[in-house]
Amino acid sequence: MAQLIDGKAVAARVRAEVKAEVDRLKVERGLVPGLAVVRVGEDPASKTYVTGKKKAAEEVGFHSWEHHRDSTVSQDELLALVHRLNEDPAVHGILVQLPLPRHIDADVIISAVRPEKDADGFHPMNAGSLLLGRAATRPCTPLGVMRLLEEIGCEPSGKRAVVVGRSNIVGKPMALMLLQRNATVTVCHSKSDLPSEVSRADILVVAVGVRELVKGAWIKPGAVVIDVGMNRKEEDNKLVGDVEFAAASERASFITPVPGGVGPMTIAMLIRNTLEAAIRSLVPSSY
Ligand SMILES: NC(=O)C1=CN([C@@H]2O[C@H](COP(=O)(O)OP(=O)(O)OC[C@H]3O[C@@H](n4cnc5c(N)ncnc54)[C@H](OP(=O)(O)O)[C@@H]3O)[C@@H](O)[C@H]2O)C=CC1
Ligand SMILES: Nc1nc(=O)c2c([nH]1)NC[C@@H]1CN(c3ccc(C(=O)N[C@@H](CCC(=O)O)C(=O)O)cc3)C=[N+]21
Repeated sequence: MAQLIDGKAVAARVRAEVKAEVDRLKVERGLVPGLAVVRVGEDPASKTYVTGKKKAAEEVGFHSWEHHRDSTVSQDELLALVHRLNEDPAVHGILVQLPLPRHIDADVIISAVRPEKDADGFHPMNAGSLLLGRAATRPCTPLGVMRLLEEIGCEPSGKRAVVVGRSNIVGKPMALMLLQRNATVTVCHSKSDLPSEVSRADILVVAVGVRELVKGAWIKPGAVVIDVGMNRKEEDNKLVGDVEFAAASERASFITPVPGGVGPMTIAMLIRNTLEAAIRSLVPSSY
């Protein structure tokens, strides 16, 4: 029977570490980190996530602002908002909640955020730095997964890691971070032979968005299973992951639950990325 990885508890610890740093920065440097979140439209999931991010920011002592715009906002209006936040010295981290309405080019908006303030690590410059193995802001979800692996004493070096999903925000950066830690990495997508690839994974990270896509029977005995998926069941409105949890738990050594696994880590890492951006702002052109 697999051991549960308590992402909620680890995330609380990460936030406590950040809070201690924030208290120190306030006393020693008079600096309060600031996070600005931009939300467009009325997607209920986005609203919940943004509320969670704002609450976490306030709990660790950050200033936080939510800029909500109607779904009819123009791309130029949104760009103007991002530019204003770029120039605001009280704002150290900027996050534009995705997805954006279809008439807005998310790539244009993401690229407009100053890389130093890109709390998500989605800007092409930060993505490129990750590819090249240089220090930069890294995407929160894969960063949170790496921290969970560390917490359970899972050393990626020499292991076979399989990442299912190749999005720019989760799958691709996840694969790069595992590669950087010397795992042998396979990236799967909609054209992959999933059962055979998954069955070879010592470390399995699934980020697809299809409820219980990965069957328990595919899991290699003793594997570490990280389920990034967040799917809301229509029947009872409960969250389920991309992995068949009960059956996978029979074979895995460690497994993350949904909810209470990767989700809270994403928020904790966003908070940490913002703290780091605030610290960097004390040293001009340190980025
Ligand atoms: N817990 C958290 O903090 C977060 C959770 N999420 C959740 O993670 C999931 C993935 O999100 P995201 O990365 O943005 O998703 P995307 O929709 O951007 O990407 C999904 C990926 O899954 C692949 N895929 C789709 N269907 C299959 C299939 N049948 N077999 C194999 N691969 C498949 C796609 O392949 P192809 O490229 O070939 O189309 C694509 O690469 C979602 O449930 C999302 O809600 C996301 C961000 C944070
Ligand atoms: N610019 C941007 N940055 C993001 O980081 C980003 C985004 N856009 N768009 C959407 C995805 C999704 N995401 C989650 C964050 C927290 C939980 C989370 O806290 N989940 C809780 C459950 C929450 C609930 O009950 O609804 C858990 O898994 O325990 C989940 C998902 C961030 N994303």
